[in-house]
Amino acid sequence: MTMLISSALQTAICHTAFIYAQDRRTSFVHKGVLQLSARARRWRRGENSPPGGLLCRSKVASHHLRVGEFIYGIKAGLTMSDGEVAAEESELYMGFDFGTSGARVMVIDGEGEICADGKQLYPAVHETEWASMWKDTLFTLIDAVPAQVRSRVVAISLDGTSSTTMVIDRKTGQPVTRPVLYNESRPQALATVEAIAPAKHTVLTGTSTLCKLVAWWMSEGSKLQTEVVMMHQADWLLSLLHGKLGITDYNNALKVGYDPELEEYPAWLTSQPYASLLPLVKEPGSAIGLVGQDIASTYGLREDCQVYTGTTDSIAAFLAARVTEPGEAVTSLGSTLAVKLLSTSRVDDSRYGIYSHRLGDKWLVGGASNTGGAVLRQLFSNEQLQELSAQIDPSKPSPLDYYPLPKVGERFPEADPNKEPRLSPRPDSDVEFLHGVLESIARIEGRAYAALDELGATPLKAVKTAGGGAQNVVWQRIRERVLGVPVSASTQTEAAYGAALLAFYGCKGLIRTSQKSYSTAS
Ligand SMILES: Nc1ncnc2c1ncn2[C@@H]1O[C@H](COP(=O)(O)OP(=O)(O)O)[C@@H](O)[C@H]1O
Ligand SMILES: O=C(CO)[C@H](O)[C@H](O)COP(=O)(O)O
Repeated sequence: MTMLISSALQTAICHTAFIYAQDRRTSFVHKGVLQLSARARRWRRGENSPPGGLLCRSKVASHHLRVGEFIYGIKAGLTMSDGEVAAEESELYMGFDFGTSGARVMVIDGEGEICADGKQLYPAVHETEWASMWKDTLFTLIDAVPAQVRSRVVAISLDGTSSTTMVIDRKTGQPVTRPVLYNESRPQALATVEAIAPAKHTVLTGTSTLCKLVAWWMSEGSKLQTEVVMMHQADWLLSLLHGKLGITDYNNALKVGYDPELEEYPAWLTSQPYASLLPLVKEPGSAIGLVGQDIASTYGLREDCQVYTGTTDSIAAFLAARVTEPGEAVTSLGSTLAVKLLSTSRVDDSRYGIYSHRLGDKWLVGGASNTGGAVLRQLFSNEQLQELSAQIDPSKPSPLDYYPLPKVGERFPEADPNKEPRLSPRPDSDVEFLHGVLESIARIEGRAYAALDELGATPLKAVKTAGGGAQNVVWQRIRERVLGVPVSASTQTEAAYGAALLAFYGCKGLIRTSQKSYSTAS
């Protein structure tokens, strides 16, 4: 079964963004800078107004950030008078993306039109504050979506970074230890995990969720008296909305060892002493429960607003790209380089950091390299990337051979925790240096797709690009030359759009491929 995507979803004609004036009394938590979409900046400068509608300026006070004003592009069909929005009761769908450097919210309607869009970079907080910062970011973004939009949301979903692992007190719902992030490794647990898991299994890497759970269990968990449950970043954030702990999706659960084909945890895992910590697994986009009444009333959400299981950020980016043909792929060029190829065959080989996520009755084969935007951010500002990229001739290969990494360690297409970054020799010309970096990242992407092909995945025929790197057209041309297939930017590059689509699909029952996962959580 492929994703059933209503034809109306093929178009998105309206873009809305809200503008925040950052509260200068920023607390240590909210140093986040809220970014404007390019279109909102154009509206701001009066260069063009939203299609078919008026600009509505309203004040939306937020207890975290003073929201200077909200520019609400009104899609055709809504009329405005005196700053009020006509109460057209079309249903809206809200998606959140909690990526590596920031979080984003997008609200769409049943035709794929974006009716609200906002982003907040994560403020620099101590690791013990990560969970509370994510929680504050979630409610700040909800709070900043205008009441007229919030009141029409009927479904919410959310994506987070894969294998970002949390251990939660079942009584309080709060973390009993700090989250362990997607790119952190717990090699001390590898021998224990290797002793129980099958060869080449996805969990056989230090960055797997299972290694993080076992490392915690070995160090303190086995002595804990409190009843706890293991959750992922996406699950825990969603639980803040619906109030049920220990419910996840089979994309987030893959790296703790869940088998999405059998739709169960394997016996080699359920026989472990920590098996009781494993969350209940449902299909992505499955109904979990209604938004809590207190939250619905505080944020003006509908009492019948339903929360749906989420997914990981790179899968949400894949959903946003609306790829439906096997052989088509999405490369997410965010802080990392995550590759997802739609394949009719499943491929898993931890030696190369390759694993398959389930998507309906097909597979998203790929992995995530530590190369990508994080190392670019260390070397260049976004403005430099634009200026220098424009001076590169993408038709000419760079003679420079780097392995760009932000720090020691690589996950895919080599699973090598000791892989050293290689960024020398550095030429005098920054243009040549950037050319070498972009070309070297493209070569890693090429090796990644070649590895999938060698292991039997559906042959690659086209690549769409998501994430911050998708905007770089010169880089697309370099990648096209290196990969040997057409490369383009996804129409929608934001994972938050994919999370909103997941809420829509879940609400409309468009991804029902498993009876097991559709019983509402107890
Ligand atoms: N013009 C550009 N060319 C290539 N990369 C870019 C460009 N502009 C921004 N980026 C990169 O995009 C990354 C941010 O992308 P994003 O998808 O928001 O990341 P994430 O969600 O993983 O934090 C940054 O690391 C930045 O280096
Ligand atoms: O690198 C990441 C951080 O953005 C991705 O979340 C992750 O590693 C990709 O994993 P998955 O394939 O399970 O979505």
